[in-house]
Amino acid sequence: MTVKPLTATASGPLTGDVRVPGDKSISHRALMLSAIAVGESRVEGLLEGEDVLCTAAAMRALGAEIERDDNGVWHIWGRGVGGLQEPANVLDMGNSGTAARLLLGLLATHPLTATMTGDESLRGRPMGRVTRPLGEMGAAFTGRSDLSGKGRDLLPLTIQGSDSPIPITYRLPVASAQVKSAVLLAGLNTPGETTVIEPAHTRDHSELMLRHFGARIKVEETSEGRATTLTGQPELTGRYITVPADPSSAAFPSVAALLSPGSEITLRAVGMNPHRIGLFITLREMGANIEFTNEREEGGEPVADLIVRAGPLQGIEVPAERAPSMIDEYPVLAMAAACAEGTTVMRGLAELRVKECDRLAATARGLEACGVKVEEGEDSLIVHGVGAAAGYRPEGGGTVATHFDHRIAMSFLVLGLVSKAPVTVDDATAIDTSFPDFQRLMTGLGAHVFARNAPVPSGA
Ligand SMILES: O=C(O)C1=C[C@@H](OP(=O)(O)O)[C@@H](O)[C@H](O)C1
Ligand SMILES: C=C(OP(=O)(O)O)C(=O)O
Repeated sequence: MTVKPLTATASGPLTGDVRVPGDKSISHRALMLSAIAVGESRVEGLLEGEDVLCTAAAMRALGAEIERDDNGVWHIWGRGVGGLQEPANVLDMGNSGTAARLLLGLLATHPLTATMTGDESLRGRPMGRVTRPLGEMGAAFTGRSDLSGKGRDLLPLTIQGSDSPIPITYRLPVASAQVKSAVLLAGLNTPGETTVIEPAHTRDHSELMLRHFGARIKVEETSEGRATTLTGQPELTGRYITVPADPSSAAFPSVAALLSPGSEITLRAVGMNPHRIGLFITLREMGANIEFTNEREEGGEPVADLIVRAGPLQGIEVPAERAPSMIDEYPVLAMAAACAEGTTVMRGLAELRVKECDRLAATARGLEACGVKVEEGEDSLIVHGVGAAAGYRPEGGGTVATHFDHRIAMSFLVLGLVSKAPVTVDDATAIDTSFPDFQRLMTGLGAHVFARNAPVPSGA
């Protein structure tokens, strides 16, 4: 396997007006729901990153017809609820936890057998969190056990979907939109009502899009948390979907601009779903100048144009209950915290340990390699910002291990843009899973991000 080291060095002010790629969560769901709707769906702004392309390939293997036209619009002809075909080969979900878990949900209530695998990172991620509730609905699973021999919930995993699915009421033991979505998607081909109760609110893209396709979804606040109930066996009809720009991708140029003196950038049509924007709220609490302008709705999701201007940040304590709304943004928040004045305390981060890599450990080790003082707890991270005394610029100079994790790679490249010495990430190939244009877009804004053996940009 070829690795691609990338280096970022101190840049001047970042300026420009750009649109980051489409939302990854919404893109997966758009393909999956279109594949079980009747008739044609059209999707504009789909993220063409590796994770989503894996979902497209899997839905094709399950019988949906999918084409991309020359204008970049995706056309999907679906098979109706319950109409997916048994795949002729193993489904490879690449690096994508969302693709794997949501698809297991869909397959759980189709009477077919399928085997799913993924890359080394995905093969290490827990699937028991979805196979348990899906098993209660009637599906059977045989997965690989971990080295301890406990559980059999790792990929590669074979699923035998149920031919007489049972509706359930499921209380989420972890705050996870993937688990919630897997159960709701399984509920689609199940007679009766399937309910998921979540103590903490997670992203609701599945619910919004299911409604958009014609499913009946009821949401109630109960003493146990938010209860979402889906009425099974609806007819879903092909729809038109516009995918907003991904707030999780917008996070990287935003933090880079905040930390690079003199910067002002505009990011267009960024998804503003309230369950996704915890990072922007937190950065504003740290003193960031981020304006939400031109707020509007596109394809059932709120969007806004963001104007981000550089300025010093102050360390804060981030409320633990905010974690679900910014779960993928802690690594890049930690980069902002490293430059801030004072200490930033982040708690409630246990889920970071089961992402593409152990993001809590990877962030802490990377910051240490760049001369930043951190304290890593079981589910917490405390970052001591270098602040005004160091000109808000950490030492840098480290080579950071990314463990094939796109968010770790992009976060440390952002840090390199504002550090005293360049920061290198050992392998940036994973960036293509969620933000294929990252290097080009950042360079266009004025950032110095380059392959290690390439000439250093002038002025770097
Ligand atoms: O539902 C989704 O699209 C996602 C949910 C989150 O995962 P969890 O459900 O595991 O928290 C998030 O980390 C992931 O990037 C995308
Ligand atoms: C955790 C992520 O994705 P997934 O779980 O889909 O692999 C992510 O994109 O940061």
